[in-house]
Amino acid sequence: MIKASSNSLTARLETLRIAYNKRLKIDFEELAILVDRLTEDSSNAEYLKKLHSCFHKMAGSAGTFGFQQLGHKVREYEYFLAEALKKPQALQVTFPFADWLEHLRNAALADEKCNSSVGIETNQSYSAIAKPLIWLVERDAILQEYLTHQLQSFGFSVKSFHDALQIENGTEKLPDCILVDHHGSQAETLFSDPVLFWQECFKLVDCPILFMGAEESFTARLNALRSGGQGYFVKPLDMIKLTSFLAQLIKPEKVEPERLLIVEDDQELARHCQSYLEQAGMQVVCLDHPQALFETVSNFNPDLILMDLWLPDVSGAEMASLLRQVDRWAHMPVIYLSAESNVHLRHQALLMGGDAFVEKPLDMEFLVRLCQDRVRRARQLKQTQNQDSLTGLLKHASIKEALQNHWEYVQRQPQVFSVVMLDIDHFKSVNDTYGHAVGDLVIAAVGTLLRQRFRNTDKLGRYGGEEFTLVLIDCTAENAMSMVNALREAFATIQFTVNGQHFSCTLSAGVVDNHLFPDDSPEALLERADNALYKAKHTGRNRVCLAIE
Ligand SMILES: Nc1nc2c(ncn2[C@@H]2O[C@H](COP(=O)(O)OP(=O)(O)OP(=O)(O)O)[C@@H](O)[C@H]2O)c(=O)[nH]1
Repeated sequence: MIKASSNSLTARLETLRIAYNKRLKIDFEELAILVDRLTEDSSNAEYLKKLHSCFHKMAGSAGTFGFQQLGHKVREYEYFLAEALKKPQALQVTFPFADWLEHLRNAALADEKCNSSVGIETNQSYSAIAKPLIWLVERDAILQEYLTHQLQSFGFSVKSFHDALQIENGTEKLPDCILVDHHGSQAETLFSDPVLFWQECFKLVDCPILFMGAEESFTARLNALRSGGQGYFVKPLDMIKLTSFLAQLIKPEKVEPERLLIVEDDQELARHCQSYLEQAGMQVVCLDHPQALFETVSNFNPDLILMDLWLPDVSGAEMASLLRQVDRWAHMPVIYLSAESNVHLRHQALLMGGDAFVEKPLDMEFLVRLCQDRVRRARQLKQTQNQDSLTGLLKHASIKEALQNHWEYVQRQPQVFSVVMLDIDHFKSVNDTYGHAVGDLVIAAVGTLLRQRFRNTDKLGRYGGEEFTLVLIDCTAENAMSMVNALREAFATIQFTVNGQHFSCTLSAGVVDNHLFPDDSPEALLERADNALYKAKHTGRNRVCLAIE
């Protein structure tokens, strides 16, 4: 870990926090006036709405600037008021406004004592990589500037708007993603019909839209979804989660064609389905003799099986049941193709392991869409299971499996690939000095950087703790050395900020490729990369070593 002397972003973030503190004092003065008025006239709807609006603003921003207790308390009161405002008769209920104000003041004071912020800054030039452009719509000026800096730290370029109405479709360079506060405009229609407002606002936009807001409610999420949002983030924003989500959204995984297995003894029908599904871009294998089920599933590894319900000597339901007995196929989607009208038999087939029925005669358009949807969902589930939650990279078992699979692939289709083991230097002292949460931020930053710098086809995993494994496809060790060195240099320029203190970290790595050691198994390659990493650690750290023996 290296301490840094000064940096400009930190100074800017600190200035923003001071500005926020000042504003909080003004907000409290405003609250005090409102509370006085409400003490005299507790059911005045206009004052109550104003109070709700003050609470809402505070709830959305307090946590971001380290006022966690204040953020929680004010959100609670905001919720009570919002509920009361929905039912006019409830306005007869008198809330203890003066007590609320005192509790909020106390929470703010307690927060001020232990106020801390964590930020990261990088001086690295992303010149080799085009920075993704985010349009940020945030009405709170301080929060807007703060979010802009944070997003920039993670390698995004940001164009900010104070109100969604400032966006002029067609005149701007289009963004890669829009991040918008769901109250991000003063337009009347936003209050009367938010869904319609956002749909109209972004009707010409074809990039992903992410909403953010202070409310953690079903309605807020549903409105975001109906407004065209691909996600809804609750404030205070978890910047690691948000930037990780953004990085994946903007640079989606390369979509592999869906792999479908059709188990059907009517060969004509099977070929008919096959040609439709292949036309839609899927890879299809047909199987008409049930005995070869395990072998075919093992070799082809389908995403989904379309299974005839009645096959010679065996039923489709029995086949599904047999698949479910094998752990790795227990969750493979199985759809029956059937004209069976006996309800009891259909239920039985579903209980034995099938997921759905598609009626014969088949509606091919429906079948294509159903297959696409089921495969997408099955892959999403698999990805979630395989993904490390902190970094968004593959988990330990999954990166090892990815290495094994790729190694097997190159036995059939010879190609060079590199294996890299990478480790953060002196990471223990980051935890010891700044705490585990800050350590997590550093680990997450490596994850984000890795995803930005390597190809979608490369396999990137968190091997464990602060150690990472990369499988770089079609890449010699020489190329891997230069890419990992560039990554190492970029990482060293990132400045982490905690409570006004700054530090940076370095990485060490070991690299090997399969051409250097053609007889090596995947485990042996991993071990060689690990030995090279060990060498890098023992020759001074902050370096990349090649496995040569
Ligand atoms: N914050 C955080 N720390 C972790 C996590 N997993 C492991 N660690 C810590 O990472 C540290 C790793 O320390 P060491 O293996 O001694 O290595 P190091 O301090 O990085 O030293 P060198 O690798 O020799 O440069 C330990 O203190 C672990 O507790 C995690 O998920 N989050």
